[in-house]
Amino acid sequence: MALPDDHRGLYQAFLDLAADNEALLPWLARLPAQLATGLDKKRHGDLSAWEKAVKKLPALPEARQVALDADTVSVEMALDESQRRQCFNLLKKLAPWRKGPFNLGGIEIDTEWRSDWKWQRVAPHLSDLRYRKVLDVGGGSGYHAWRMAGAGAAFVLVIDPSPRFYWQFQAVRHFVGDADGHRTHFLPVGIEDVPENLGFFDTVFSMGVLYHRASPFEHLNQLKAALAPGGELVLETLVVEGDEQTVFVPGERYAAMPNVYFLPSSKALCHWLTRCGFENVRVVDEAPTTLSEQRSTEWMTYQSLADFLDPEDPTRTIEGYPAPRRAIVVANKPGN
Ligand SMILES: Nc1ncnc2c1ncn2[C@@H]1O[C@H](C[S@+](CC[C@H]([NH3+])C(=O)[O-])CC(=O)[O-])[C@@H](O)[C@H]1O
Repeated sequence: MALPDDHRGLYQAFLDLAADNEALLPWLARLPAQLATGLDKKRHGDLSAWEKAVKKLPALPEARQVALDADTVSVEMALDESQRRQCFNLLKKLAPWRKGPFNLGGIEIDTEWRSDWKWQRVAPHLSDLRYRKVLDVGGGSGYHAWRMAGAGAAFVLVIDPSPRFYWQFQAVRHFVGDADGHRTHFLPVGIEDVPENLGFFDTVFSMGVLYHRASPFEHLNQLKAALAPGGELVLETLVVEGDEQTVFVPGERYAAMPNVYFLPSSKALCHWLTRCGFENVRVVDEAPTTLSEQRSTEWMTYQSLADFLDPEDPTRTIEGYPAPRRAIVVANKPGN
């Protein structure tokens, strides 16, 4: 199957990495089919409109100042008023923008989530990302991936099955240009599409994904299989308060979200990771999600956390469950 031109950068990155590490070859062979399936227009009625919006973004001035290591991922460049208006309107077509913030040519994208706050909680606890090959599972629009590249990672791959996030990532890529040395990539697939026992990545992030998985142990084992021996897992998920044996499974919806399954306590999560064979398992952060971290904005005009909490008691969701609380756990796959 031929590769569309747009994916040449991703394909080249895989080729370069596979030259040093044959483990990547089976995945490389599957890329064309995975891209074709992930971006199949039948997956979402708006997919053509998102693609068109990104392709219509105007050619931008070469001179730009790109900050990937700042709370707002930003690209400063001189745009005239008509270019800025055109970009603004096209970027708006990709809304809702959930993960950010970004500033693209002076256009402030104030996203639903202050994803920079999550990064601030995570970053101090990471092994130095310089020279590392990194996988961000369920990486959304790619905001955290740009931060990972900003922290010096050699190769960052976001996998996320959402085609909207894929096109948001490509829109940001248009502004970033090659300022990241093309170290940051996005593949529109889920964790289940990563070849088994890859043993390749130095750091694997899974943030905001575990509670959406009906089989949490399967997810943890998939993350472990993607890691190189000695590699680092960074796991962020919804938790409840309790001991090593506490786990909460909500009904059909949790804070209005469907497909929420297992919410362990952070102690139970550590126990699970140890049972899966991870070492050096530690909770590095745990805190309730605040209404200033997740809220409706001009770029995400739908309901947000405030609408999903009990108006009389913000420590409860509208379903009467404990309000969202998140933990970050770091662990290692045993070395050779
Ligand atoms: N099978 C799957 N495989 C991989 N990703 C999936 C799968 N199913 C859904 N997703 C993706 O997992 C992401 C979960 S959001 C976390 C974003 C970011 N990480 C954050 O920490 O802000 C949740 C949140 O809002 O916290 C979505 O982008 C889904 O498309």
